[in-house]
Amino acid sequence: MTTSDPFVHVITHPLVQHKLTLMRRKDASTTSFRTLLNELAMLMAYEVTRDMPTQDVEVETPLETMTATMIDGKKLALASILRAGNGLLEGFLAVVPGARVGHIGLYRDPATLQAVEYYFKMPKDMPERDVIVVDPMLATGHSAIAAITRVKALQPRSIKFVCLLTCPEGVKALREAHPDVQIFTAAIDRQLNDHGYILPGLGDAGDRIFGTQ
Ligand SMILES: O=P(O)(O)OC[C@H]1O[C@H](OP(=O)(O)OP(=O)(O)O)[C@H](O)[C@@H]1O
Ligand SMILES: O=c1cc[nH]c(=O)[nH]1
Ligand SMILES: [Mg+2]
Repeated sequence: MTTSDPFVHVITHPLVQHKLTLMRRKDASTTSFRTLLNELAMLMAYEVTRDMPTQDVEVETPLETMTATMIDGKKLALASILRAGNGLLEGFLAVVPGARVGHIGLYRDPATLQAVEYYFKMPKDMPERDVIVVDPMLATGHSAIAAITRVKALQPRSIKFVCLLTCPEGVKALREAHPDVQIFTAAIDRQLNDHGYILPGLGDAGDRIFGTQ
């Protein structure tokens, strides 16, 4: 599914779509699921950081001195929604190694599907930072909304949300709760089922990354 909402970015690059398809296969091993997620994270990080701040620096080439461009990576904070968000961290950090990293521990109550917080730790100096919140799945939206609400209270410069997969229900909920937050995803699937799982989806991301099924 595509969208005309300028705050929702579906990354349609063929490499992203190919790797996502491999991850959806129910017989993908834990090793290959994790490897593909890592590769996808790098590709998505490239898209998400397209407008990140840069600075001019002096550099001496073997021939002369010039003014050149570098990113201001230290002003970026990644916020991983545990557990599954950690599956995206390595790939993001490969692309922006200077980023600081926060963790937001949330699990979905299986009965109510509400997000329950068990941990929260973010870097210092948040008002000086742009934040990218990462979680492979945006389903009901409860986890992302709760995480972003907590991050927003620290007044960062900006917040983006990156997931691998979402559905119309999750996009709508997050857009309504946090209309200022841009959403980046590789796909918007058809719908949620009665247990809050994305259809067709890829199953339980946390269990597939960590082999805990
Ligand atoms: O949009 P929602 O309906 O809130 O669902 C999405 C959340 O569900 C999964 O986490 P889960 O609670 O299974 O925890 P885990 O990452 O520790 O497996 C997933 O990683 C998201 O955080
Ligand atoms: O489909 C889903 C929904 C929530 N969390 C997952 O890991 N998968
Ligand atoms: Mg899970």
